[in-house]
Amino acid sequence: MTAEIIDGKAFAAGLRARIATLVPAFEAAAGRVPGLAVVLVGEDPASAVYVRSKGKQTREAGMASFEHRLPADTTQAELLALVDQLNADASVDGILVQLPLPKHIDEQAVLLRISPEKDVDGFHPVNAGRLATGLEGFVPCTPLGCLMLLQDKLGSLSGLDAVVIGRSNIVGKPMAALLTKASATVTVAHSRTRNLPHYLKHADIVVAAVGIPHFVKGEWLKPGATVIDVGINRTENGLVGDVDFESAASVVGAITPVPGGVGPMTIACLLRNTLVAAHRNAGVALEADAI
Ligand SMILES: Nc1nc2c(c(=O)[nH]1)N[C@@H](CN(C=O)c1ccc(C(=O)N[C@@H](CCC(=O)O)C(=O)O)cc1)CN2
Ligand SMILES: [Mg+2]
Repeated sequence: MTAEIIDGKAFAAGLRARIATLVPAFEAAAGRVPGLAVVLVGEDPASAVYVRSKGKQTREAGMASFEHRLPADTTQAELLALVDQLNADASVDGILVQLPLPKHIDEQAVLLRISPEKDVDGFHPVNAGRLATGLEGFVPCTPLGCLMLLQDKLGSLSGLDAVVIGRSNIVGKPMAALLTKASATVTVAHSRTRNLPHYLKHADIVVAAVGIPHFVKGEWLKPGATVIDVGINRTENGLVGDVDFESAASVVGAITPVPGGVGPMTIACLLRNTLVAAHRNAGVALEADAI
C-alpha cells in the first residue's frame, strides 16, 4: 500500500472542537445556545445509531439537542405537524428529519415543509437551488465534509479533473456543484455510466457515492489520484465502501477509509450548519472563515 489514508475521524474531531469554541460567543450575544431538532420515525437500527450520535455530539459542542422519536406508523400528517411546530419554535435553529423515512411517507413532502432557514441538511429545493446558483445557503453535510477533506489534502482544486460517481440529491448532485464552484472540471458518472474506467483514468479526484460495495477497482484509477469513498455498505464482512480499498490503495495518492473517513464528517458538518443557522436566525455576525 502506498496511499496516504485520509483520517476523517480526526479531521471531524478537530472541526467539532473548533465549533465548540464558537458557541459561548453566540450564547453571550443571543442569550441562548444554538438548538438542533432531530426527528427519527421508526426503528431502523442504523438510523437510530446516527440519531444518537447526533444528539451526543450536539450536546458535547454546547448546543441544545431536541430529539423526537416517533413510531413507525406515524402518519405523514402527524410528521408534517411536528415540522410545523419546530419551524415555529424560536429555540430551534436547525431541523433534521432522519432519512430514510418509512415507505408510507412522502419524503419530498416532508423535506419541502422544513423552513429553508432551518434546513441544516440542505435538502430543501430552495437550498439546492441556492447552491446551484452560487448563493449562500445550507450545503448538504456529506458533500460539504468531502469538500473539506479534499481542500485540506489538495489546497486549491482549480483546474483538477474530478469524477463524482452517483447522482443522488443528498451526495452526488451537491458534490458536483461544490466541485464546480471550486473550479474543478467535473464529470458526473453513475451506475449506468458506460466505460467508467475511461473517465476515472483521467481523474485527479474521485468521489464514489454509488452505494455498491467495492464497485471502483484500483486498476481503473489514475496513479496519485485522491479518492473520497462515501459508501457505507453493510456486508457479511462488515462495513465496506464503494471503492475496493485494497487495490485502490496501491495506486492512488490518498484515500478515505470506511469506516473513519467521510462518515464522521457528516455529523461535524451538521454541527457547523447548525451554528451558522443560529447566527443567521438570531442576527448575530459570524466571521466568514470562522469554520
Ligand atoms: N437527514 C439525513 N439523513 C441521512 C443523512 C443525512 O446527512 N441527513 N446521511 C446518512 C446517514 N448519516 C447521517 O444521518 C450518517 C452516516 C454515517 C455516519 C458515520 O459516522 N459513519 C461511520 C460508521 C458508522 C457505522 O458503523 O455505521 C463511518 O463511516 O466511519 C454518520 C452519519 C443517511 N441519512
Ligand atoms: Mg446513483
